[in-house]
Amino acid sequence: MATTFYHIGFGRDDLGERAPTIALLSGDPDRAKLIAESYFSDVKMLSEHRGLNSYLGTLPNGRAILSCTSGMGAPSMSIVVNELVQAGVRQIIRIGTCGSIQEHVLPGSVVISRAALCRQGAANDIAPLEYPAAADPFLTVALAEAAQQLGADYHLGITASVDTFYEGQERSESANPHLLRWLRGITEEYRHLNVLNYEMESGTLFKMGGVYGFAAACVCGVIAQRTASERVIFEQKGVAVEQAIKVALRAAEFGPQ
Ligand SMILES: O=P(O)(O)O[C@H]1O[C@H](CO)[C@@H](O)[C@H]1O
Ligand SMILES: O=c1cc[nH]c(=O)[nH]1
Repeated sequence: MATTFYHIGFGRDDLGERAPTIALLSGDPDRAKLIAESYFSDVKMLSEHRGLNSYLGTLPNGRAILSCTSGMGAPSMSIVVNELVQAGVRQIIRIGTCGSIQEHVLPGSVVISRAALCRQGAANDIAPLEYPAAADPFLTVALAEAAQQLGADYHLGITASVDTFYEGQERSESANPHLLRWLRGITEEYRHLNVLNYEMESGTLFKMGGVYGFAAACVCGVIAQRTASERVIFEQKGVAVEQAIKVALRAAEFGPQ
């Protein structure tokens, strides 16, 4: 009997004879759609159930590929990734957005995560706290090589992957008037620990890769500069996301298969 996975809204049987083994995973459903419509050929919409938009397509070299949506945060991402792996996916590249916490990591650039400081509750349901949140080395090198070949402004390093956009990333300009004491000063502490950026999915994704046995990697466009302000810099978002997409697509095409 054909299985349609409950959340992603499709199953192996929807993927055809040359079922893809790689998925590009965006937090934002519009990004997943844009990637498929702008960069894939033979695009097929698989599902837009719950806003978890997923598309099947082909890269210029003929490789079958998925562009899927994780939603925001590790709990939603973990559900999508679990079902994608059940559907046969063996490589996942997260294409995200992030906030820089280093002076030299500028808005518009991209960060490729080689590992994550994982401060995420969902990850604790999957592996012990001390389990490494390490990206797949081969896919990560492929991202770095792609960035270099494209002449992208990129940084390779450690990402802080946390559960909340406001409190967890030490934002005080929010509805919450009381930032917990243990979070006050945490961004500066991470800066001194050579963490490059904040985002909200890679840590759990990397642990899932280790436990489930798939290759996980992450490239994020920088859309906030937390050394200067808490705000998202909309003027830099287009270029940041475009660079991240192009880097991921090149790695998917020319990296490990
Ligand atoms: O742009 P996406 O992929 O959603 O990634 C980042 O943006 C969201 C927060 O604004 C979080 O999901 C964070 O990880
Ligand atoms: O500052 C930011 C920007 C995007 N995504 C995040 O998680 N943080």
